[in-house]
Amino acid sequence: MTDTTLADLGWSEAFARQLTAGEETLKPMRVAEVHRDRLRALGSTGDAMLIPSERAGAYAVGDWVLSDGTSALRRLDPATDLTRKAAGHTVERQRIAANIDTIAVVTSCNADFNLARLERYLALIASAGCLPPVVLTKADLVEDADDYRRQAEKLSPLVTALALNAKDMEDAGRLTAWCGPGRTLALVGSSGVGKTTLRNALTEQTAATAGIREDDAKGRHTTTFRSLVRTRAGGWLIDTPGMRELQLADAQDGIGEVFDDITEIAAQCRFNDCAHDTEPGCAIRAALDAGHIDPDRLKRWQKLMLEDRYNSESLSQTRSRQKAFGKMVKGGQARGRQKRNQGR
Ligand SMILES: Nc1nc2c(ncn2[C@@H]2O[C@H](COP(=O)(O)OP(=O)(O)OP(=O)(O)O)[C@@H](O)[C@H]2O)c(=O)[nH]1
Ligand SMILES: [Zn+2]
Repeated sequence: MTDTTLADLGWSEAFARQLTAGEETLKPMRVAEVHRDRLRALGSTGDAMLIPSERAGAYAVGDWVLSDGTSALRRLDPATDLTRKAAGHTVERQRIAANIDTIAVVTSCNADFNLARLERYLALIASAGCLPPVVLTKADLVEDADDYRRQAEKLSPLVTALALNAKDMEDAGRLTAWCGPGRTLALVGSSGVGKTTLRNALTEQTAATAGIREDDAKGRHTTTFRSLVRTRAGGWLIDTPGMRELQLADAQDGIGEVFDDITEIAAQCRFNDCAHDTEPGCAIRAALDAGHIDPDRLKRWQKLMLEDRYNSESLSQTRSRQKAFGKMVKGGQARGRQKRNQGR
């Protein structure tokens, strides 16, 4: 038994509204771990291992499901959804985590600080529908931490930036507003910037003791990680391995939000597909000449757009290739069936 209410777990009207007649008797539970054939889920009366009703890839840590105590009968639409382009030949986007309210980008005040990388994360977070604060760690190691903070806040009106020493519990506690009861926070950022240090400060479970080894179906050892962790503040921290390898794909909306000034100007170009190069009536070139756009920021925008287009296109190309392949395989199976039937 726990003293957790559904609201503490992050349940809200947006989920309650999805219930249809007859589903009121089912228990809403929040997915804490996704295994091949089981989901560990948290509810108001404790946690349970549930049998999924869809394939494992359909679920993400943070999802809400309706359960009869044994199975996850239905998965509810998430309020926010963090996905990435799947690796290898998989057609679909891979779900990383769901229903995160805030994804803090962690970067340090020294070597790791990079505006282009920050913008990339911001675009991705905005397109997932989450709040994107920036946490600047190692403020204790530099003299001008506030200068980094100002640079980060200048990137977008969406950004609140904090400079702090992650090793100082009280300082790290400044993140608690984002992970109090009912709130879910995630941390992204490069290796070594202080994510684990912050995780340990915000939760009672230290990452070192949280890792458990288990056998997967192939008998290979994989280290799984407790992915949905209760914070000291009474909320949740989502920390999945997938968060560490985020890529920018299909983040068009997010790029638009982070670079809204440039996107607005680009919308005034005479041609829809203006490359902002030598086209007549290019509003971007005009704004650049008039000094209304920072040329470095423009370059970063163009690079992100290119990268996003590349990622998104290759995704749709992969899709059509897979479709063609699927047809070929189906055709082959049908021909095989025909042959077998003929042989009977
Ligand atoms: N002085 C100082 N050291 C810090 C701060 N944040 C992290 N560190 C140190 O930086 C090192 C890396 O911190 P981690 O928390 O392991 O970084 P991480 O982001 O989790 O790195 P990965 O686990 O590789 O993703 C550790 O030695 C921390 O003690 C800070 O704000 N100030
Ligand atoms: Zn143009």
